[in-house]
Amino acid sequence: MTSGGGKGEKILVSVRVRPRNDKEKTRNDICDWECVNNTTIICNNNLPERSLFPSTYTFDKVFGFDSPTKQVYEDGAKEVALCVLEGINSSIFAYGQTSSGKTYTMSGITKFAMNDIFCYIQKHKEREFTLKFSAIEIYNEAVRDLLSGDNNQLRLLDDPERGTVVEKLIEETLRDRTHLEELLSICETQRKIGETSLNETSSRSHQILRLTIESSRREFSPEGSSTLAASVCFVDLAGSERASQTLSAGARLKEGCHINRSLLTLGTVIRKLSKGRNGGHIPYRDSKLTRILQNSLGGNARTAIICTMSPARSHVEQSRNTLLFATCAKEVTTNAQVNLVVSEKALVKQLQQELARMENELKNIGSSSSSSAGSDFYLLLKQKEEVISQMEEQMKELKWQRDVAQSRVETLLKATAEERSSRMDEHSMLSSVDFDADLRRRSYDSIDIGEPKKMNFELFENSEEDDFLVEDNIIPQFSRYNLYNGWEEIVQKVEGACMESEGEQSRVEAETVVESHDDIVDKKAVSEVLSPRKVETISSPEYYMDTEKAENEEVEEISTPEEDENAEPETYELTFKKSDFEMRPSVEVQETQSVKEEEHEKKEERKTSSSKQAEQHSNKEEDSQPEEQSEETVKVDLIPVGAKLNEEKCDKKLPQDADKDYRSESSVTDAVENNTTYEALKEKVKEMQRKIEYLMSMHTSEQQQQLSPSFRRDYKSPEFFTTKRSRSCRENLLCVRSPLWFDNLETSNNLNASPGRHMNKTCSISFDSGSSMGSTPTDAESLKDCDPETGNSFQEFVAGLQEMARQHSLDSTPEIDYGIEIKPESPGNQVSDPHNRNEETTNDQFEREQAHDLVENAVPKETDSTETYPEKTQVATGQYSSKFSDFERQQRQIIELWAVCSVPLVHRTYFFLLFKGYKR
Ligand SMILES: Nc1ncnc2c1ncn2[C@@H]1O[C@H](COP(=O)(O)OP(=O)(O)OP(=O)(O)O)[C@@H](O)[C@H]1O
Repeated sequence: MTSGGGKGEKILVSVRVRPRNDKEKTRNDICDWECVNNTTIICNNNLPERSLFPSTYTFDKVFGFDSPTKQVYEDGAKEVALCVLEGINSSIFAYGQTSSGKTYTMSGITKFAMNDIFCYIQKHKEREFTLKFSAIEIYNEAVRDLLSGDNNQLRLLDDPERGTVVEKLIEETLRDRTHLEELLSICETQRKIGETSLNETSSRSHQILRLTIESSRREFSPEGSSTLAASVCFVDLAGSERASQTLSAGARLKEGCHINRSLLTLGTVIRKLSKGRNGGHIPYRDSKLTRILQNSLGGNARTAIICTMSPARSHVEQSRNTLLFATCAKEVTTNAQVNLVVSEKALVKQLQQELARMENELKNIGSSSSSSAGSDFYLLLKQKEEVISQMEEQMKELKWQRDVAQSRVETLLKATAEERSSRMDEHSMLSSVDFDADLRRRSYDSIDIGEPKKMNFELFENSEEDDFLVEDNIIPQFSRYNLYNGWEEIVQKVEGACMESEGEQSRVEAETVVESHDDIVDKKAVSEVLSPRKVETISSPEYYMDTEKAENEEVEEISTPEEDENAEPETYELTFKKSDFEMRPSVEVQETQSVKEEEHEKKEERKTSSSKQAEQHSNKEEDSQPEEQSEETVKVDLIPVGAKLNEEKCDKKLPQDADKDYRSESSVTDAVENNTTYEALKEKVKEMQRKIEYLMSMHTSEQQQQLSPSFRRDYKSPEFFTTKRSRSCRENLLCVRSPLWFDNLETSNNLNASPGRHMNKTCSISFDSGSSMGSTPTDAESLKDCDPETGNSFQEFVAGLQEMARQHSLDSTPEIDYGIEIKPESPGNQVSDPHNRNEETTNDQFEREQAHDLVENAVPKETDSTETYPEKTQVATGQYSSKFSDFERQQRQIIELWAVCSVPLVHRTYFFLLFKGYKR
């Protein structure tokens, strides 16, 4: 086998010109050839017949007459010959005519090569060399083994790897140099034996000495042991002279033909090989010589041709032909390769190693590809699993949120239902709700109170409460012209069912509340808070201005002065304070559980029902005295929660009110005598007073911060009607009242001296009656003195309120604060004679009479009041076109506020009692 890529290499062609032998010298055969240098040889024959031939020849090496064989070997054969040691086939040819010195040169080169090879082997002990020598002779196209010692012709065999081989050729393994010399000697002898018989001086056969060298490393090499196997052939060709020149015939001719055949074929092959691919078919098989030397001629071998020639002119033609052959030969390119012979054991090892390497590569490829693909798949799977996990978490979260939301919705629905149910119960117990509904449905279509109010009531009309109340057979529907009677009818109906179980229980609760209050309230603090100094500061105009500025101008009035000018004559301005609706200073505030509040409110409702029943009796008397109802306009806000009304105060009433107070007192007294429920009402009033006292103390600090400016502002805001309607009005009545009440107490001392003070005060009249009665209760202790149980009778309390209202009306105060501010801006408060009223009075007449009373009491009596209050002059001189009295309007508006603020039943009842009481 060959390894390594060999490149094309020209046949090394050398020319050796032997010296003239003795014979040639004897014949004086002129030497025409001259070796001008070691590569060029020229012919000095100037004969005209030689003129067509070139005279100068250049070859790889040109050896002259005196060139020793050693030099010829060294320069023209050694390199090629020693290639065999490297595993490259090589061939050394000697070509020339007979007696030109071929054998002489070739025998010398072979010896030198063999010598060098042996020297090399000796130098390279690490390698093991195997030298096999064989020698054949080709005579007349017959191959003969020179080492066999016989004349048997050998056949040529075609081997796929080795090419043409000589069958049964003896390859003698050289033991040493001597052995080689013996063999060479044998070969020479055998060749001479044959040639002697033919030509003593000339060889007629081709001799091929083959030395095959196999070399391998002696030590183990991981690369694997390899054997270099190459052959070096030393070919001594027969003389190339032409047969004609031999002058032979018969057997000689035949010999010559066979010699020439091999030589002619060799020439043809060389010529063709010199032409390269253009040379066409190479006729190796045309002669045994060319078949045996096929690899050496243009194949896997390095070749060196040494052309020998005689310098004698007599051989000039033969010398020229030799040079022509040499010229062609130097054009032939061979492709020599290293012949690596691998032993079976080494080959097995090498194959095993190669197999293992390839298996590893396959495993690596598979593992790498599978690992990369597997890793990608694993990562993708992991990512998807993470996404799925996240989605599952999100689903859980969403489900949880959904459940929570559903739970909240259910809770809200349940709470709403409970609240609605409680309200329904409350409204069913309190006919004032229906009163409101009736008022909204029938009264407001004729009363222009501004857009916000309309919207508010539209909302009420669509509420389910109204539907429920309408369907409730217990609650009768009232006429807007006789609200009083409707109220009292309800009281009568409800009171019958609730009156019996209400009395003692409510009384006990009230006492409990008072006791608790005594333990908690810091009386000193309450007294300090309620001092006149602080009240004056708070209620001053500067305070209102500052506060309103600080509140970012959130004030929205229901009816502005400009609007009032174009509004209906009976338009009133209602002013509330937001904080009053936000607070709920009742006893029930301490009870955190809504259930307790509901129970308490229900109790109060039952109480109210009983109160209504009691009022129904008194109302009958009021109907007989309608002229006093006009003064209820002032009474609205004068609910004397905690007010101290005693006989001493009553004695200090103004003279013009004395008569009315007396009549009222007597009327109440008659009611007590004629109706057993009057005592129950008294108890309720007492209970309310106690509660109010307690709440006043509890919420003193808050009251300081929540005074009438914000109250007025918030209530004037349209949004308030839609957002704050559910708040209890108790806080309006209780928490606000206290400080302003003391403020009024303070201002009441100068009531008559400063008639125009209300221009600068918005909360002026509510409890003026307290001061007008002579006493100025400025602390909680004084409030306790107002207990009708210990000091004043209820008749006296009501009489005090009447006196307060009377005083207020005389003072012509245009504003009523404490939750309701009434400005009788109607220009036509024309009055009718109040003394013409009686029980058979029609509604219109009743209203006119009420209006008359109101105007009569409201219009200042003093002559300079017109200048002070120009709007009141307008009231006194204007046209009173409305068929409703101011009192009823005020009453309606208060009732409106009940609905808007969800005023508890107890306070509504309280208002109602005050209306009635004032009438009395
Ligand atoms: N270069 C040389 N120097 C001295 N003598 C030489 C040289 N060449 C050849 N001879 C002599 O020439 C004679 C013939 O030489 P040689 O036998 O080698 O010729 P040849 O070409 O081999 O002929 P053949 O073809 O018939 O065998 C020999 O006696 C040899 O000694």
